[in-house]
Order: sequence, then C-alpha cells, then structure tokens
Amino acid sequence: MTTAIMEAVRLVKRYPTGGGMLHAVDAVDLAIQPGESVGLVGESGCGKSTLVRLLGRLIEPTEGAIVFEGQDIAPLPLRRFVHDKARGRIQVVFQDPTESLNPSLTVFDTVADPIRRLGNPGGRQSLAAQVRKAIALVGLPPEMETRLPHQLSGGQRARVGIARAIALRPSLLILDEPTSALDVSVQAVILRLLADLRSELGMSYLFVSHDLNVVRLLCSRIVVMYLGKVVEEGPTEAMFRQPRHPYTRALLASIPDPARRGHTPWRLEGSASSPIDPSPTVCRFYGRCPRQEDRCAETMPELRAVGSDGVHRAACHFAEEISA
Ligand SMILES: Nc1ncnc2c1ncn2[C@@H]1O[C@H](COP(=O)(O)OP(=O)(O)OP(=O)(O)O)[C@@H](O)[C@H]1O
Repeated sequence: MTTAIMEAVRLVKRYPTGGGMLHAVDAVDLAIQPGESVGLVGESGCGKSTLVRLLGRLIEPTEGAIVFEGQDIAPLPLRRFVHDKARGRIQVVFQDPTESLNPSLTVFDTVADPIRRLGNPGGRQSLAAQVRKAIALVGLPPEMETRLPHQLSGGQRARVGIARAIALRPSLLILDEPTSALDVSVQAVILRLLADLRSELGMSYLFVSHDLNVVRLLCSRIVVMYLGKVVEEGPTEAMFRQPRHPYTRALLASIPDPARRGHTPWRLEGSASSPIDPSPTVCRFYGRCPRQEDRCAETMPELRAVGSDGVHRAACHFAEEISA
C-alpha cells in the first residue's frame, strides 16, 4: 500500500441555516493515491463542490484533517495557505471556463498568474518558459498567448483553465465538472487531453461529475456521495457491474444503457505513450450524419470507438446518436 497523496479524515463542513446547521460534508474519509484518478459522483447538492473546496483549501473545514503529501493542511488559516508550498501542488479546475477566467487577462497572464502569486520562485525567464510549456501541453498554438478570453472558443478557454492549473506542476489536480459547460464533441477532446496529461505529468486526479459515463472514461475508482456522506466507493468497473448502495444503483439505472439501446460501447483510445495515427479518417457514419462531411473536424483522429468486436473506428459523439 502506497502512502496516499491526499487523505481526508472525518472531514466536516457545516453551514448555518435559518434555524440550525446544514451538514454539507459529513465526516468524509477519502484517500487518493499517487497517480490515481478518482471520480466523485452524486446528485446535485450532495456536497461534491464543498468537498472539492475543502480539499483545495478554498474554504475552512469545520472539523477533520486534510493530509496532503504528509502534512495536515486543515489547520492552516486560508491567508497562510495561499503562500504555502502545498498551494501550488494542489490545483482546482472549475466548471465554467468563461466564469473562472479574468476577462482582462491575456492567455499568457492567466497562466502566469498562479506562479506570480507564489512569488515567481524561478525568476522571469523561468516564468515565461513555464507558461509557454503549459500552453503547449494543452495544445494551444503560441500565437494565442496574447488573446483575451472573449477572443477564444469554449474549448480553447477550457484549455487555458487547464494550462493555468498545470503550470505549477501540481501533484493533485481537482477537476470540478470541467467539461459540463462544453458541447459534447468539445467535451470529448478535453477529456482526451486530460487523460494524456495525467499519464504525461504523473498527476493524481479527483474528477467531479454528474455524468457516470465521463467518470468511467477517466477514473479507475469511483466515490459516491449522498447527503454529505460517502456511501460507496470502489474500482470503477466493479461498481458498474455490482453497485452495492441503493443510491448508486439508482444512479446507474438513470444512465442510458448502451447495450440496451444497441449502441457501440464507446471508449476513448490512445494515450501520450501510444500515439495514434494523426491523419484524418473517414467517418463510417458519413452520409447519415447531419454534418454531411466525410472528413469533418469532429471525426477526430484521437477519438476512436472500439466496438465489442474489437474494431477501432473513427468516431465522434454524433455517431453515437446516429447509431442508436
Ligand atoms: N456557502 C454556503 N452557505 C450555505 N450553504 C451552502 C453553501 N455552499 C453550499 N451550501 C449548501 O451545501 C450543500 C452542498 O452543496 P454543494 O455545492 O457542495 O453540492 P454539489 O453536490 O456540488 O451540487 P452541484 O452538483 O449542484 O454543484 C447544498 O445544500 C448547498 O445549498
């Protein structure tokens, strides 16, 4: 058993309400191992974002410990934590890339911002190199450095949010519904990027989502929250096969069953260590797709559908709808 990179121990967050207290996070235990990708799921209001904010030390816990890389960071006051070395090692990517970017900062300054806040430890030259490396890692061309958020597409803004988070080379990236504001085809590309970055940079992920299918693509373990508590956790595939808690069963029952609907079971293929053919591929749904383009931008070479027959096919998420 390796030592967890992040461990929440009996973590509690209570908010005062009209007459009493709301237990938003209620004695949660959670451990994330180095390099592990953990999915956090649960219905709206169950406490996922509150837990994320506690682990990222953006809000004060009411009780409990948050042990990050061996140090309990829960007792650190927020104003001290912002200057602590742990601050750069835990990064949070939020839901809406438009809202989380400062409209008056260029792409360069957005990515440089967290490094500057930590006192720019490597000096000016290193800052520029770190920023450009992060921009390149998320696949944005260098000429975008000078653009402002409103001059970018939704997918490009999401990439900037990710570049800002990885610029400090965190060991833990917390992703709070990072793709839910994007349309499905852009979502797929960003998920692919996140999967590649994780293997390339060796980060751990805590990935929050409403969408169990998205979590299944990225995470090897799932934690299910219900009314502020962790009610079930386990390896992803085991949880899909045999959910134990009634709430997990309900959650699984509410997602479309690809087999029942006659869909190809989709999964993303390829990784940074096994690059796949970058040449455009003719989509097998050409002619039936509303786009009517045989080499459209959505027929992404990095997105393949692997059917139960083991055959790899070029695909996009529209293909899933068409094949229904
Ligand atoms: N600052 C706050 N003051 C009072 N109550 C709060 C505060 N922040 C969150 N809550 C409450 O805590 C509970 C958990 O909220 P939280 O945002 O963590 O849920 P969530 O699972 O992330 O929901 P969603 O999926 O809709 O984002 C909710 O009942 C919410 O109303």
